[in-house]
Amino acid sequence: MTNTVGVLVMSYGTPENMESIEAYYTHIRRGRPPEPEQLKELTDRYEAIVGGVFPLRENTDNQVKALQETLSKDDRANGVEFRCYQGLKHAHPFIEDGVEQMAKDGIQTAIGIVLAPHYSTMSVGSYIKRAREKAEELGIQMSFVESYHLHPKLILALSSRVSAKLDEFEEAGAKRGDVRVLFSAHSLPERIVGLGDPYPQQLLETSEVIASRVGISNWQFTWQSAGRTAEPWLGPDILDTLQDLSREQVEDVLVAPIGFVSDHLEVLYDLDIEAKSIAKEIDMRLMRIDSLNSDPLYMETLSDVIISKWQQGSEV
Ligand SMILES: CC1=C(CCC(=O)O)c2cc3nc(cc4[nH]c(cc5[nH]c(cc1n2)c(C)c5CCC(=O)O)c(CCC(=O)O)c4C)C(CCC(=O)O)=C3C
Ligand SMILES: [Fe+2]
Repeated sequence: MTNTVGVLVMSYGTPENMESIEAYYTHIRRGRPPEPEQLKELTDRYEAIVGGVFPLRENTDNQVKALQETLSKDDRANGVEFRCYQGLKHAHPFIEDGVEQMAKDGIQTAIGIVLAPHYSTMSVGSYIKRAREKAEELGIQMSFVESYHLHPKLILALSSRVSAKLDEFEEAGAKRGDVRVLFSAHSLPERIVGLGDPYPQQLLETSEVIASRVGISNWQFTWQSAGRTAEPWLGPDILDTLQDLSREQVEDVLVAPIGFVSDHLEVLYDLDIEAKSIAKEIDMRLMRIDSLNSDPLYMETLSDVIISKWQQGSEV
């Protein structure tokens, strides 16, 4: 058993079926059930994406499986068996369930990682807090990867996607340099800035490095998918950005949602349905880069940072 290291792979989670949307939403709202209109609105959004399926579940399952295979092939793992467990923030199996399963399997040492490259106390930080508390309770020695937003393989995977879509714009008759590239990520409440949170800065760093690698200067960063709460969220929101760009006579826009690694609601609805319908109204050509999902370069990014983290821990 001493040579087995647990890997807790954490992700946001999505409902299991239409009936469990309410429980899921209630969990996101820390136990407060949503108002009927809010529930209907979220249900409608799920129904609008590919006929009411929940793609994030399959995508996360596939990512965990692909990561397991990648870790098993990694030469640097020599003699150590990394065993992946899934832990979701708002759905089954919950983060705590994943840690418990590791304990049942006799795991004594584990690494935790979140399927989101950028650190924020409100996102990745809260996943880590929950996993750490459970691991302490069960006596598992656990350390965590906090971010990997500049990993060369992640940057390469994202840059190739941006390049590929710029090629498509060119084939469709646009001038490459005229395409405005919008890097985007999930907004968070504005108060994180006052708390010195690294999230906005890390997102800008990823954007800058991709832009320089692809050789583009016509780009900007914008937020998306802000929560529906009373407090102010980080802006500008992508829907406002599109309106601003239209006033600037920008006709071609490529969105690169670098804060997300899978196809799910925030990409398939917020960008592919909502943002694209605004773009259509204002006569703008809008495309989006493909999501990473189980791209081997993304899997190698995860495998690399997990093994480095484990090596740091075993040197002491
Ligand atoms: C930073 C961040 C990420 C990226 C990093 C990460 O991946 O962790 C992310 C991803 C996701 N967010 C998702 C879905 C939702 N997020 C909501 C609400 C919220 N998100 C927040 C933050 C984030 N969310 C916050 C601060 C709230 C307010 C409530 C709270 O303080 O927690 C709501 C409630 C309704 C609404 O506001 O829209 C839903 C339905 C899905 C799954 C979609 C699917 O099922 O396919 C994914 C991948
Ligand atoms: Fe969210």
